[in-house]
Amino acid sequence: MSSLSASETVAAGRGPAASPPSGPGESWAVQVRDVHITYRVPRDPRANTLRYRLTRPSARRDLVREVKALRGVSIEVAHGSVLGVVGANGAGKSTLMRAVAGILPPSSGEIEVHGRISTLLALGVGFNGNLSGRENVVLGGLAAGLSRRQIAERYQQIADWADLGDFIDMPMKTYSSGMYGRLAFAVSTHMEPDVLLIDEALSAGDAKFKRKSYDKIQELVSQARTIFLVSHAVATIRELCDDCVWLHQGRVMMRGDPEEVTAAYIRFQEVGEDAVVLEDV
Ligand SMILES: Nc1ncnc2c1ncn2[C@@H]1O[C@H](COP(=O)(O)OP(=O)(O)OP(=O)(O)O)[C@@H](O)[C@H]1O
Repeated sequence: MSSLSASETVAAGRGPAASPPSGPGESWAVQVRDVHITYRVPRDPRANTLRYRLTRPSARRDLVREVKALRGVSIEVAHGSVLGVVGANGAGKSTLMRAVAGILPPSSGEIEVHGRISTLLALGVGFNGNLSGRENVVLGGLAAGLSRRQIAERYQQIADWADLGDFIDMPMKTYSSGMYGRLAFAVSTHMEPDVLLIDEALSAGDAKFKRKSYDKIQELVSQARTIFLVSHAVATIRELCDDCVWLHQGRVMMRGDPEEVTAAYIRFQEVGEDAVVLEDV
């Protein structure tokens, strides 16, 4: 879990920096403007070894290749909306979420977030497996910018919601992935975030937990919180979201009504991208 304080901007080449909300930007919870993110990865897995470098000095220039994960993504998200993010494996969904969370600075472009962010990007991110669930709740709260007193006030609610029984005092490395998910979801949703980022978290729990998660998200929606929800489960996107963006190879392919966007996305997957041009979908 990570947190940004009110109205922060993440821009190319630097970390989160304070920026006052001004002008039309104030009506948006999140503005992503022409964001590009490029990862640099070793071309050859052996390239990091000293032996490789000493024996192939001439190959140095080619040691890394670039992966363009986001290519000019622009998205404006209104306060209180629930934005579903869909796309095939490798489309750039998690990269976008990490960038909005302020964990990954864009290579170019700008992201503006108005409000406090809470993230549930991958199950257990930010948790220390050697510590108990109880201790991790405190850590998660501190990471989200709460005081110890605020955390103490919320602890019982979080523990009740996660419903882990005696496991709350066991080291988290003894948890099943569903138990991890329950606690991670409980912590991030009880931090009263203005903007909540959820990446596939709902898929880890059982049917009862999923229903509870839906209800919690609906509650946050009714409080006009803004939510980003990345999921491969189209039914989940249709049930929970009022807006949807489809990413494809790092670009926004379509944006709008969740029913229409997910229908086009499914059709695209079925037909295959060679047979479909952008205007058709
Ligand atoms: N840490 C990283 N280092 C290098 N390349 C990365 C890294 N993370 C992601 N990528 C690459 O960036 C592209 C986008 O990945 P990303 O994880 O954002 O996609 P995704 O839509 O979330 O995929 P999935 O549905 O499989 O989770 C992919 O080509 C992936 O291989």
